[in-house]
Amino acid sequence: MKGKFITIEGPDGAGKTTQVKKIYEYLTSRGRKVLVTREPGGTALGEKLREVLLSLAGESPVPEAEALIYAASRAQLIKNVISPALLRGTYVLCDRFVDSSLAYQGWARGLGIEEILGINRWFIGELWPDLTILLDIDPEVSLKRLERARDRLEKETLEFHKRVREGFLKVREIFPERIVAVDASRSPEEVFDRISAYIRKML
Ligand SMILES: Nc1ncnc2c1ncn2[C@@H]1O[C@H](COP(=O)(O)OP(=O)(O)OP(=O)(O)O)[C@@H](O)[C@H]1O
Ligand SMILES: Cc1cn([C@H]2C[C@H](O)[C@@H](COP(=O)(O)O)O2)c(=O)[nH]c1=O
Repeated sequence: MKGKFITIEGPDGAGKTTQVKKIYEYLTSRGRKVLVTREPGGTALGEKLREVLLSLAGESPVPEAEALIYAASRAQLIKNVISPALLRGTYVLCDRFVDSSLAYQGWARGLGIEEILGINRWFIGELWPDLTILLDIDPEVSLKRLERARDRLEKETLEFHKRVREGFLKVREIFPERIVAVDASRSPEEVFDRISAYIRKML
């Protein structure tokens, strides 16, 4: 049996990592084998690219280079981790995927959603998520949740983060069959209640 591919998306601090843990527990308690991974990262090369992308030190990539580095990390993750796991029948739970590139680089950076889709379609092929959970929240609220030092993207202006949210909502309109939005301003338990309803439908 082929596994299912679930991605979780949203602005910085929306609560993705918190919900990934809850989804993992939910799926494993129902007998599914689950692999949790993240973007950028999830492979040795991807984790090095993550450092390059999020570091505040040194030269920042120009938007086009930024889009391509995220794409490179994703291509490596798909070929070496996600695709083999799905073929083994494992469920894959990924903290961010292509929709982050569409919202951050395509919309917020202004490179164009269609342009970023074009680059990513080249190597994603048929491997689109079965379900994408978009944690929708005002970045003014979500950024306040981050207590640790902010990385390069998190240090962008509030205007940028507002465009990111707007970008995610536009991407949801493009892919209504796989993306569901959940109000992430509620408590972690309430957010998970909504998410689990969508996951139950998919199982
Ligand atoms: N629903 C929630 N309400 C209030 N606080 C929350 C909620 N969910 C998570 N948090 C808290 O907000 C902070 C960020 O949560 P988390 O790391 O899960 O978000 P994230 O979306 O993965 O962040 P990032 O984009 O930085 O990876 C943590 O301190 C976490 O405990
Ligand atoms: C996959 C992806 C991510 N980003 C941004 C979004 C975040 O600011 C960081 C990742 O950090 P997190 O703590 O894991 O959320 O990178 C992006 O701009 N484009 C992408 O494709």
